[in-house]
Amino acid sequence: MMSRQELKVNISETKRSYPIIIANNISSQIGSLISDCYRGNKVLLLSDANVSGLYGAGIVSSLEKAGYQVLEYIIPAGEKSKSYHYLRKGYDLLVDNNFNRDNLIIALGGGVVGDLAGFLAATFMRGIPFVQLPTSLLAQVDSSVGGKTAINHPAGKNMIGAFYQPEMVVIDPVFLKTLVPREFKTGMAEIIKHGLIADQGLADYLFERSKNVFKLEKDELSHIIYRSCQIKAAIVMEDEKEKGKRALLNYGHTIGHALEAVTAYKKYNHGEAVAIGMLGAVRLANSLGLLEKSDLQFTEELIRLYDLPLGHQEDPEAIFTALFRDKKVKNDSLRWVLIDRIGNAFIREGIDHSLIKRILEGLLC
Ligand SMILES: NC(=O)c1ccc[n+]([C@@H]2O[C@H](COP(=O)([O-])OP(=O)(O)OC[C@H]3O[C@@H](n4cnc5c(N)ncnc54)[C@H](O)[C@@H]3O)[C@@H](O)[C@H]2O)c1
Ligand SMILES: O=C(O)C(=O)C[C@@H](O)[C@H](O)[C@H](O)COP(=O)(O)O
Ligand SMILES: [Zn+2]
Repeated sequence: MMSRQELKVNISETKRSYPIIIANNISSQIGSLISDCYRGNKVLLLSDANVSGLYGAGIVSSLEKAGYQVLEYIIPAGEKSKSYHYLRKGYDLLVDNNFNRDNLIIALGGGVVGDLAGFLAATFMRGIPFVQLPTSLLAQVDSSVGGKTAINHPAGKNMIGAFYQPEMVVIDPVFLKTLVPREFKTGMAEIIKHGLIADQGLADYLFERSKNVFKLEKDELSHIIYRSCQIKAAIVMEDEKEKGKRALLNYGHTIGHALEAVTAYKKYNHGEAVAIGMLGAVRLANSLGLLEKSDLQFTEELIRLYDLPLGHQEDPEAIFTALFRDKKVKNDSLRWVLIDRIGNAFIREGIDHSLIKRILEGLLC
């Protein structure tokens, strides 16, 4: 990893901007870093049991050295914790400890912790500040940036949430050394998504360098984290609230979220479901005559190279029904994010339902 890199996310609607800081070992300075954006004395450190066991003490120590009083909120690891139950427990903790709008929440963890902490921050007293300190690859390249915060509903992913931007995103790639391979690969799915929708150069780079990426080579890791944050930040700056272009970041998520919901968030992790969804989307585009076979094959090979799943074992009818809970649905009509070449995405609606069902059946394996 090169020395410190920094990006700015400018949100024009609210005239706010926040930094994304990327550097090895930067998390050890979290206490002094947050003093740039936070004048209060108390911090709620929200984390999950795995991450807290590995990194909680170090982060608490950095915060305490900088003079902050730290209250820890540790949730069980896994998607099931992105729920009303753990949100409610968070509110109770904040109330019992007299937190108010002058206080700060820090999300130390993967996307589950970040989405839950962000929604807690967005809704407690109509909004208190929060900082993202992402520890999974997925969170470092996607979920910590852009301010989508949410909990799940049994019927659908992220059904209850808010757009609420953090004060700062602090990315320390050193955290990734302890990530298990399955969770590393899930993050790769969102990076692949960024290449497919916006940057052929990134997609080619991933194709050529998969071996180095898996070995956590510093240069490769640095490049794909920085480029992913840059691609995502640029889209969010244009369209914070998903009135248009931001929907492209949802590539692969129409089928992906449906798969997660029909399996009660237990079987596929988010990136795996998105990988299957991206396969469905390229096959759909190819069947509609919008995408060359060579680009379809390139995408399949890329997903295979990163050892992501190439199909599902669920009931296609159940997935089809769940598709209609997608947030992109308008007037009961599904809106698909498709690509017509590697690096260029667009929205298409009015696709024949029988073709969609055939695609879902074709993904059975
Ligand atoms: N808000 C957004 O824009 C956005 C974008 C993409 C995904 N998401 C959401 O993010 C969630 C998925 O995030 P995720 O893949 O990070 O899942 P996660 O938060 O469940 O983390 C995955 C696993 O890795 C562990 N972990 C995290 N960091 C670790 C580390 N450094 N070392 C060892 N273990 C570590 C966690 O404890 C967990 O078991 C989903 O709920 C998805 O919907 C949100
Ligand atoms: O930031 C976005 O916009 C995205 O769509 C990024 C996705 O990777 C992410 O999974 C997001 O949480 C999905 O949002 P949703 O609005 O479909 O729930
Ligand atoms: Zn996603």
